[in-house]
Amino acid sequence: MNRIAKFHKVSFHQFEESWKEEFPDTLPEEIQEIYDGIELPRRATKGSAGYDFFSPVDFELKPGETVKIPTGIRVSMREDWVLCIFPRSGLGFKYRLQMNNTVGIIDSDYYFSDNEGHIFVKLTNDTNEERTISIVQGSGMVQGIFFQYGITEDDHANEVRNGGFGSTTKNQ
Ligand SMILES: O=c1ccn([C@H]2C[C@H](O)[C@@H](COP(=O)(O)OP(=O)(O)OP(=O)(O)O)O2)c(=O)[nH]1
Repeated sequence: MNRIAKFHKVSFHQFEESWKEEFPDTLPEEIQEIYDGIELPRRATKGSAGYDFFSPVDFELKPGETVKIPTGIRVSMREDWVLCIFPRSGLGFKYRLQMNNTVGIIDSDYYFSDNEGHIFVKLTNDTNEERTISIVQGSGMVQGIFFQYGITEDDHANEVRNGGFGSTTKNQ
């Protein structure tokens, strides 16, 4: 098995800043409590490919609702690997819980961004049965799988990433 990565928590400062941006009404002591309760992603069994990312809080999504969650997690990994974040099958099968970007691509150089490589997940309840989804704190909401990737023979990319979501496409 290739051991090529390590999960870490982002600093409390980074978590607090991101959390306040998404949920401005959260009290400072609550943010500390949420941060302290965050666990690193884990595989459920020896043969599981996916590292479950656990929800930092209880939350509910009514039909059509969307939430962007700062996970409190960053990942260091070898340069030729990528972490892909996918929905969990159970939540997809039962509720049509979707990731807004369908798959989250976490690049190895994201770790070195000013935001510490803080991983976010954006989820939408896309139910067609009018079901509300309840996720409890500490339960798996999405799963991440590491893949090794190749590059083309004539690839000379040398830009340096800082941030995510369009950070490398400012001039396009
Ligand atoms: O669900 C996601 C997807 C991405 N990211 C972070 C990690 C990734 O390395 C960075 C950039 O993502 P991506 O390369 O998919 O975004 P982009 O829109 O192509 O932007 P960029 O120009 O920054 O590559 O954002 C997340 O935290 N969650």
